[in-house]
Amino acid sequence: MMRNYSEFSRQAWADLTPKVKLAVSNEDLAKVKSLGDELDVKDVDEIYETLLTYLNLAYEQKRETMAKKAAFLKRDLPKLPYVIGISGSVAVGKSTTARLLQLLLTRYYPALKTQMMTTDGFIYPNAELERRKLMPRKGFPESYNMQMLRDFLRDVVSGKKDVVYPLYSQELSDIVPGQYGHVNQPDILIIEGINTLQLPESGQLVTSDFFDFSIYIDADEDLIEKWYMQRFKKIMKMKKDDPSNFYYDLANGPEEEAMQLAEETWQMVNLVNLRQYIAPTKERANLILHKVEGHLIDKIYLRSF
Ligand SMILES: Nc1ncnc2c1ncn2[C@@H]1O[C@H](COP(=O)(O)OP(=O)(O)O)[C@@H](O)[C@H]1O
Ligand SMILES: CC(C)(COP(=O)(O)O)[C@@H](O)C(=O)NCCC(=O)O
Repeated sequence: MMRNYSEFSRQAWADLTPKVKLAVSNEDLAKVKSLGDELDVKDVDEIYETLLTYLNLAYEQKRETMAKKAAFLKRDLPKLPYVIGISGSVAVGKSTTARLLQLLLTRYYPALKTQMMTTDGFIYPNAELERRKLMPRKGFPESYNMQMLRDFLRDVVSGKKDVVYPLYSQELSDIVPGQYGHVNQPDILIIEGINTLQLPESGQLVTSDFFDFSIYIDADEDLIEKWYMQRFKKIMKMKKDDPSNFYYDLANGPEEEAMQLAEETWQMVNLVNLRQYIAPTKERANLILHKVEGHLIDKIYLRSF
């Protein structure tokens, strides 16, 4: 298990690079925090500086290879994005990590355009999931329009301008009708989603075929369940006064009932999905960030070959 990865403690990882001071303050971090995050500048110093230095190395290597290929083919160097995929369970902290990485990359490389997105938007709308009887399997591979995701990624990595994608709202628990995100020739694109490292149905391209670098966020199941329940409660409280919201009825009924539904959803849907379809993709990632209590990253695994 994990023999092809080098394991680092937090300290050993931090010691790999001299500190360059990313000049990120707690106020900056406040901007990328979602509900209840406790991001700390210590994470920036101890985890992300080394990660950025390593990404820089990989990015430069890709640019160099592309320049050589373009010269060989006697073509201009195309402007293609460097794509970073982030995977892991529902509620493990993918979007928080993606937002922080985007902030840091923008700080570190102000001349580069860094965009961020999630694959949640490629899940079928609830009405379509109902029609296909897939509501209990929301988040499972068959609940995503994978063809649309692949077409989207093909357009993005071939350097097409203004590629649009659908948006999902966790608060609505559905696709947002008529709203789209735009990817417009970024230098770096961060894509987070539970399915980003998933294996293909026979012979088709997989999402990760389009990635230059991939990260899997890992933690014990019990902890992720706790984070899921906490997030559920927070969203519910936020939507207590919004009758049009998915969480409204739950928020205004008995709390035990709401938490029981959350617990059932975790046990029957998200945990099953994690075990069957997400965790098995862990060892396809270039880097694994392992988290413990309080979202603290205690171990880092870098694939060495
Ligand atoms: N570094 C962190 N520190 C504290 N809380 C975090 C951290 N990362 C994520 N969380 C919390 O854990 C929950 C899940 O995180 P989120 O980024 O929404 O996960 P995902 O995108 O994987 O579903 C959220 O409530 C979020 O506030
Ligand atoms: C769309 C999702 C699969 C994506 O999850 P995320 O990692 O963004 O939290 C998830 O939010 C979801 O809807 N899961 C289905 C069961 C539930 O409502 O938790």
